[in-house]
Amino acid sequence: MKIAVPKEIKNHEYRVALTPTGARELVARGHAVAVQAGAGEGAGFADGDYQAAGATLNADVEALWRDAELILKVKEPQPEEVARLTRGQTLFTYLHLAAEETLTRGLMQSGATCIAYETITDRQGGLPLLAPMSTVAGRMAVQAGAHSLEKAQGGAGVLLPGVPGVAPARVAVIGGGVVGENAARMALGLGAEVTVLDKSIPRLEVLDDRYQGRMKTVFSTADAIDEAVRESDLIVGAVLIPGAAAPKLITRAMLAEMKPGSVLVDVAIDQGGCFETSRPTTHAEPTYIVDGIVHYCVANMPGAVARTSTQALTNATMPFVIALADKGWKRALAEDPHFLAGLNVHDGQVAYAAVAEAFDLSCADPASLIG
Ligand SMILES: NC(=O)C1=CN([C@@H]2O[C@H](COP(=O)(O)OP(=O)(O)OC[C@H]3O[C@@H](n4cnc5c(N)ncnc54)[C@H](O)[C@@H]3O)[C@@H](O)[C@H]2O)C=CC1
Ligand SMILES: CC(=O)C(=O)O
Ligand SMILES: [Mg+2]
Repeated sequence: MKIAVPKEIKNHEYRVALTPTGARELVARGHAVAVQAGAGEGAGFADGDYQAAGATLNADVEALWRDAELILKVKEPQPEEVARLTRGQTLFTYLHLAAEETLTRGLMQSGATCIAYETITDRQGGLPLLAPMSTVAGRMAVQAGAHSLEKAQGGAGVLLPGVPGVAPARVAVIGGGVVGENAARMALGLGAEVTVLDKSIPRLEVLDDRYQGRMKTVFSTADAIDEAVRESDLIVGAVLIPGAAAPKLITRAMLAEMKPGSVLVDVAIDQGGCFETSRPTTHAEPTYIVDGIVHYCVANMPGAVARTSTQALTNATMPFVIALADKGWKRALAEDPHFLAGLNVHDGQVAYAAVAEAFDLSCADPASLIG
């Protein structure tokens, strides 16, 4: 199969969808891998490393896309990339479509088959291609929050661990999944007082057991969120309803209840964000202030630690990439219902219910598309 790996073009996105190690595996299986010149640079992989792995380099981005059967990316395609996609091609990347109507319609118009990393499932009920980046983003969320609490960033001037004689900061994490657990773990490690809110009792049980009561676990209700809003110095938004737009759990009116200079880190921003006042920001300008509250809403947080993230992401994507390349999308998805859950758009139709619902579109039955 002809496989293309373009250089990512989103703001400060330094990850790449395939490492030279991955390229070598695909080439060994008889596939032709074309990598855009410079694609791996930001993650520390030189063009020569890809050539040594048997990939070809292509500096002509239009030709790279045109000649490909399978396109591997990290972030959702930007408008100029959507324009390059054509019917018959398969795109494998993060898509987050429920937050992006224009992108959804653009992908439908392209006629291409678009498979999203973030909706692929596993036997344990997890999201195996979202989890590695959620681990990174969860860990980064507390770094970003701690920095945002500094006065120079508009924060209240609070140090997360406090010092002897001065109480530590209070951190609330809404959503105790992969992002939430990793954020809570970092905040605990820094000495903050940590509360995790989740709607899933089994998930709260896991956290309670794993951390032996060192973090408070609270069932997520409107009252519990009100309390977190009043008491926290830093709130991390980490909820997810797979594939769907995030619920707005903190409204603008609630910001008035927060301590001035408190910080909201909305990791769920890639699904539209879970705070009413969230809007996507970039690593170039990660924060803004609304009603005295600092907001950090970077939609591609792991891109900033591209070396770690690229390795973690490609470790997880590689078996799926190999299946797509060896079998073609239809057979690869037909043989694995968890992989089939990644199908979001095919030949002009949305094939993921939560995305169709978000935009009032009809939804094709994915099983009927692979028959
Ligand atoms: N901004 C960025 O760079 C990145 C963003 N993300 C995003 O972070 C979000 C969280 O991802 P994961 O932790 O992997 O998901 P997950 O599925 O592991 O965890 C989500 C948790 O939210 C809980 N939840 C759902 N509704 C809730 C509510 N109303 N109140 C409290 N909890 C609620 C669920 O029970 C679940 O435990 C996703 O939107 C994901 O796309 C992930 C990686 C990078
Ligand atoms: C999950 C995601 O959107 C990211 O890693 O950028
Ligand atoms: Mg995004």
